[in-house]
Amino acid sequence: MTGQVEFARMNGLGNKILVVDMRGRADMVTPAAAIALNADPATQFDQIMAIHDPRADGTDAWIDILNCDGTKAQACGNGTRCVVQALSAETGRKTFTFQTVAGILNAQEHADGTISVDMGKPVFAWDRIPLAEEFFDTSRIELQIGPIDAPVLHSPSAMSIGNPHAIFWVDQDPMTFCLERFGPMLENHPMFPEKANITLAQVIAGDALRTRTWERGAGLTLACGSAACAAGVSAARTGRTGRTVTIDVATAPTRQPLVIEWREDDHVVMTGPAEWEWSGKVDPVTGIFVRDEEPEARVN
Ligand SMILES: N[C@H](CCC[C@H](N)C(=O)O)C(=O)O
Repeated sequence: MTGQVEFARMNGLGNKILVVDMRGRADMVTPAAAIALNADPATQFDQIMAIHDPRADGTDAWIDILNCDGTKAQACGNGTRCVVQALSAETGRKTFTFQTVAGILNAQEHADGTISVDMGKPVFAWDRIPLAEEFFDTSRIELQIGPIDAPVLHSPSAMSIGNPHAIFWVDQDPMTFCLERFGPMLENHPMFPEKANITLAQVIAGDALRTRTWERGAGLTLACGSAACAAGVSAARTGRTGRTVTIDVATAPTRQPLVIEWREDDHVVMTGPAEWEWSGKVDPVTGIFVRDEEPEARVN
């Protein structure tokens, strides 16, 4: 198919998101378009959230998620909040049900503009995260980096929230670690056959963490919502915090917190902001785009 579709440049806590409206089309945003859009500083992004027509009764849209290297992601928390805000601005509705490859996501925009997304249930089974080796207990797996007798990072908690995560617990501010050096090694470690998102998490209080993430397929990003979910759940699972945790994402420009609640019914609900920046039109095959000339002022 040819022709341009509407898209919006948005962010979730600084996580750079392009929301692309693919409704009414049968094709998908191509990896080539993603790579071209990421190469232009104006549209450089962490994830594309492509909104497609619904494929199942009771859902509002099918969402396809691409990383900036053109690979697919099964989940993107910050991007999902951006989709909610975009569709809420379009329709006036406040609640939505989305379908992704990882399952059904229910989401809601609140009166204060923050958005909650039910990210589903965490997965702890080693072969479903997936890990390359069998671990009975994935809350602390054998993996370390640095000198063998004095590892810099070790024993992460592993889980999936649709996408794979490893959470390394650190005692110091996560900004003091050289994540740009360790991130690529850990993302591509043989322990993770589908790679993994790598997060450093520091416990600040019984209900608060500070995190910093190296994202699979995107590298160092300013924020990662699914990693915040994984950190919150893993902290509660290992007894480090309670089941409702405020996450200070160390690299997020606004330092607004993400709140992660691991409900008693096992669902993980993430609440936080989303921000619209500008809109335009893009060819989802090539990534060639034009920015709308006079973006309307919009109240988030
Ligand atoms: N930024 C996203 C995560 C993208 C995950 C992606 N990097 C992968 O799993 O490949 C978020 O807010 O959850």
